[in-house]
Amino acid sequence: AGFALVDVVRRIFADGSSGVSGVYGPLALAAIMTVLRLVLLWARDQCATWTAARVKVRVRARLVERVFDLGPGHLVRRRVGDVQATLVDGVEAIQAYVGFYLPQAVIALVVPGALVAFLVTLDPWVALVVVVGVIVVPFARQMWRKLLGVRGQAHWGMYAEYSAKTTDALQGMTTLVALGAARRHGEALAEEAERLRLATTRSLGASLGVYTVTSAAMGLGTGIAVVIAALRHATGALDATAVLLVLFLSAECFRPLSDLQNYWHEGFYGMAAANGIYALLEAQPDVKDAPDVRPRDIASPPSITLEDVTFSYPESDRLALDRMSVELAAGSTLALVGRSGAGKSTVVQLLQRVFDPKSGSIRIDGTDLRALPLDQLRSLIGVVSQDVVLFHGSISENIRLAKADVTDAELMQVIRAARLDDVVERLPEGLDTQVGERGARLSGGERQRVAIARALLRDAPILVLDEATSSLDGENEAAVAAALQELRHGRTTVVVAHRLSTVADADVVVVLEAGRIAESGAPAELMRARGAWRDLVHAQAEGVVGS
Ligand SMILES: Nc1ncnc2c1ncn2[C@@H]1O[C@H](COP(=O)(O)OP(=O)(O)OP(=O)(O)O)[C@@H](O)[C@H]1O
Repeated sequence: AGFALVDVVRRIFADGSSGVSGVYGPLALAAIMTVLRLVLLWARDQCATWTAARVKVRVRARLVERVFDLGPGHLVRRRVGDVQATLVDGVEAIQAYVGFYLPQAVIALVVPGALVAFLVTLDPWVALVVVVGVIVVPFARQMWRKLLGVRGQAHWGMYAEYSAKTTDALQGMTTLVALGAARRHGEALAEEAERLRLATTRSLGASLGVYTVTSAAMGLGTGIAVVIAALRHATGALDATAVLLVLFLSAECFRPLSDLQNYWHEGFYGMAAANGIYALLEAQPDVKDAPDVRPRDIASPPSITLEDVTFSYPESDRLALDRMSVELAAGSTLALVGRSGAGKSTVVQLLQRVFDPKSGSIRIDGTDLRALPLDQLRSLIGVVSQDVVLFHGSISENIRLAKADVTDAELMQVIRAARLDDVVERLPEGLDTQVGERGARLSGGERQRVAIARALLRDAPILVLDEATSSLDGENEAAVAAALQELRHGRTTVVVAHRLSTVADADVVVVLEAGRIAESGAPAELMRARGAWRDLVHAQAEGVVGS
């Protein structure tokens, strides 16, 4: 189009004798070329959007897979909201980078190169000026890069932090309101938002700075090239057509750089987010399958042995467990008791291999946990935890999570066994009743029975039970106790016990104190021994052990 337009202008000024009709041909060519250019631009954008969307899907899939590989142990150290920001917004932000910035960067390399090569044939001096301009622009940007990098990272960090705090606040809304801290927390969040705004402004300010410098370089480059071409025309070295070509082509040389500049801010935001994505992709899981691991035959129910298990949490030098040893016969129940922070949940986490012990070993039916594939280990253990996690959806969907392809008859059987049948009958839409976000429409006892139904469906030979600390009302308590009785039947059970009745039912009781076994044995023996267990019972409110 440029060449055709130059031809049009040249004919109008230089060749008045041929009249207006002479310009129709080149004018039509210019129009066709312009339309062609628009079509190509459209195709480029379509292609870029399509590619970026594919990249996003792939990156998200890999990230989600990675987060699941990293497991709950990783989320102990990283905030959930932060990971979520990377997964959702971080990946979104790379769209501009992959879809627009990268393709434009290629264009910005190729197009000026080709045009400069042509300009050299017209006039080397003009070409030289354009080359200098074309080099100065990315160079100036490079100089700014460090500052932009620092501010961009600060901005993204602030964004992830804000996202994490908002997720926290939304999940803990009930607690915040109950503590009367909602307003204070809201104000703190508003301050955080203000800090995010400042970081955004600073990051924008830096990119506007580079924008100004590079725009000036591009304007100056075109201007000087045209001035030189005009001077060369005056000395007769260039004809008028060549001067017009210089005007068009030097502007075209800078155009891809200017377009690149427009994508720079967004693309650069994507680059900052990409760092978070790489960090997540490169993070090492706390536990993983050994290379030669293969499924083993494990008796059902199996025995569980802890031998000299010592453990401290990542980034902590306190021992959460100190040389703990326990033998649990197949099908029996171990009750873990102790004050808050004694290490009860840690035992349960190690048994599920969220982390590996620092030393010592845990064996199931004589096989070290590390010698079992993680998938097999997870299929061996069913968990009923005190904070039951229900997902948005119906009761039936929430129970079916425990096992794919469940028949209705199977489902009804576990619902009855979990003493959920009367609850389901009372609900307006029965099994299809929506439980609300995190199961908000069910009572604590009902949620626990959903968890028991899941565990029954899962039918794992080992049961881990984290007993609720808060007491349920009489009816719920009786229903949950009956359902648990049913669930424990024929399984090896490890229970973090808070109730005297549970402890009395156990075969072995281990009293933990600061990660060490203070006392262990059958419940009756411990009652007679007048040791740590008796002290604990007396220290706590009636009927509740530990807290
Ligand atoms: N993620 C963690 N990072 C660092 N230290 C931790 C972590 N989780 C627990 N701890 C520490 O390990 C010790 C044992 O904690 P654990 O949760 O096993 O106690 P617990 O007996 O289950 O307590 P509770 O009855 O209150 O749940 C405590 O000192 C606790 O502060």
